[in-house]
Amino acid sequence: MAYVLVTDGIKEDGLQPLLNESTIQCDIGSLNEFSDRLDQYEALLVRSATKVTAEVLNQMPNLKIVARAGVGVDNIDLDAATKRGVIVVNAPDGNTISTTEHTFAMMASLVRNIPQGTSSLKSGKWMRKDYVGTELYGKTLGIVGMGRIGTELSRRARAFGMNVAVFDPFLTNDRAQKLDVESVEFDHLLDVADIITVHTPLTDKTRGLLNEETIARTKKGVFLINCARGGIIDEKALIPYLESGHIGGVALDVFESEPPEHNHPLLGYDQVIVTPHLGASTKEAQLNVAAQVADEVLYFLQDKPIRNAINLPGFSKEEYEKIKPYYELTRKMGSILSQCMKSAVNLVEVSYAGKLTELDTAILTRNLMASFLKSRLDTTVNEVNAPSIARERGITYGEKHSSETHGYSNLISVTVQGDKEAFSLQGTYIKEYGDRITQLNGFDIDFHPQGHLLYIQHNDRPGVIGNVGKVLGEHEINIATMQVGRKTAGGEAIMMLSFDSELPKNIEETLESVQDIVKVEQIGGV
Ligand SMILES: NC(=O)C1=CN([C@@H]2O[C@H](COP(=O)(O)OP(=O)(O)OC[C@H]3O[C@@H](n4cnc5c(N)ncnc54)[C@H](O)[C@@H]3O)[C@@H](O)[C@H]2O)C=CC1
Ligand SMILES: O=C(O)CCC(=O)C(=O)O
Repeated sequence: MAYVLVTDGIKEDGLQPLLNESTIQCDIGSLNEFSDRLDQYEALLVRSATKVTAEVLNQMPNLKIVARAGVGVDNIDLDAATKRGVIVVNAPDGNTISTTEHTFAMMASLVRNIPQGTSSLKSGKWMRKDYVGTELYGKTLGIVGMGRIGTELSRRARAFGMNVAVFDPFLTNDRAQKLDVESVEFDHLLDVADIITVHTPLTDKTRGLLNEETIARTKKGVFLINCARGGIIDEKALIPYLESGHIGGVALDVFESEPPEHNHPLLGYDQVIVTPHLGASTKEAQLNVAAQVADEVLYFLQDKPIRNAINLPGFSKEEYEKIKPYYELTRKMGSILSQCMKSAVNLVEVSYAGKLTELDTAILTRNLMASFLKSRLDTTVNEVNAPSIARERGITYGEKHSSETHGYSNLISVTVQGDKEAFSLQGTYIKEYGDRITQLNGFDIDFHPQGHLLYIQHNDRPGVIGNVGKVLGEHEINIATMQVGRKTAGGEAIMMLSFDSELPKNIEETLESVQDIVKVEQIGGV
């Protein structure tokens, strides 16, 4: 039974795939309500209220996946999760339309004083002169961040006859042209925009993007909107410009601290309109994001590919199908390398050739590294935390794509380098035969890496193979398969033997005492 905890009122209708699964027990409530059982959960589903801190992660030693029913993952300590090997997934597009529509509604309300008119009329006044608005038609909307929401917003703005100027360092000219928007530098956007709306994540680069200095560059009467993350517009910096009348109005759905204090200075200005982080609060969006994360968690628990991991390279289902056969091969190669090369390693180089060069191989390299490190360490290592663990241990690794296939349709070559020695391995996947190791430390060989293996380095002399068979026979060890390889007659040679069951611990020492045997390594668990 896998235990899953769902918090923050994630819409239950969307959770059906998880709730209907008999091998999963889903608890719905808060971390506090289930504090005595936190150690049992493998998956945690949250919106934004639950703060998944390093401390919470420590209380959940079995946790493998955190799923955020929404876009922003700023309530999750990503570094701590990654270090622990906990996968973090989100629901990237389930609330795009709702948040876009909310932003548009905020913009229309702001320029036409709708909230102010509403409360004034409800308080018994009829103040038509005070609430003269501004048309959107013909105005320039400055969009900072042209991702999913920025893009949807630009389409709606164009439909309203607005000009759209966009700043996003990752926006190509081609895409800008297709979307019929002008791609501009940030300073230019500040100069030309009548309304500025931000749609970036909150990062070190975007924190305080609109601050005292940058707001000073904006047009007099500018309207500012933040339906992304509190802090992208510096709240304090707005005050002098609201006082002076430089800013025409501000619409905020998000705040630096949520909820904002009831005496927050911005709440006192009539030109500031606010909503309590409602961007994604529609029936549709909440159903979408719940269903997206429920599917992801279910897939993960069933060992199927997940698509929206934040701390793993993403790939589609189709890509996963192509990568799957090599996944097992890289796992085995990492394990064999780690066990054959016992000394400290400071460099791992992975090269992919043939069909593999058409694929995104980053996940394979992570998998290989995880398997390599796992055999050496006592902590949880997986594709998520392998890069940070390698870094911590001073191991540099890299991958490249190469044209050297050595006649195979696909080939993975790995070299691990230490201070004094190096070890290399080549492997391929052949549909009819499965995964094969084709070269080991420069020796051509051909074996299926499976079960309990014994790697023997020896001198190519008559009788060595027979002596190995004799020693193993004396220990009643039955050899399943045996492969030999050599570079030159009479020179260095290797043997790779496989067995049906585990070997006695001391068998390496016994074999190393046989004449002409140089080195023996047991390779288990492949
Ligand atoms: N108010 C609400 O309830 C909701 C808020 N959000 C927030 O809205 C924001 C945008 O969401 P999406 O469009 O889905 O994200 P996205 O990831 O699709 O788009 C973000 C865009 O920002 C751009 N960007 C990153 N750094 C930048 C910088 N320094 N300057 C300019 N552009 C930069 C990226 O290139 C990307 O195109 C996020 O912060 C998200 O958390 C999302 C959903 C609901
Ligand atoms: O869960 C929510 O309502 C917040 C949505 C949000 O801010 C996001 O998806 O980034």
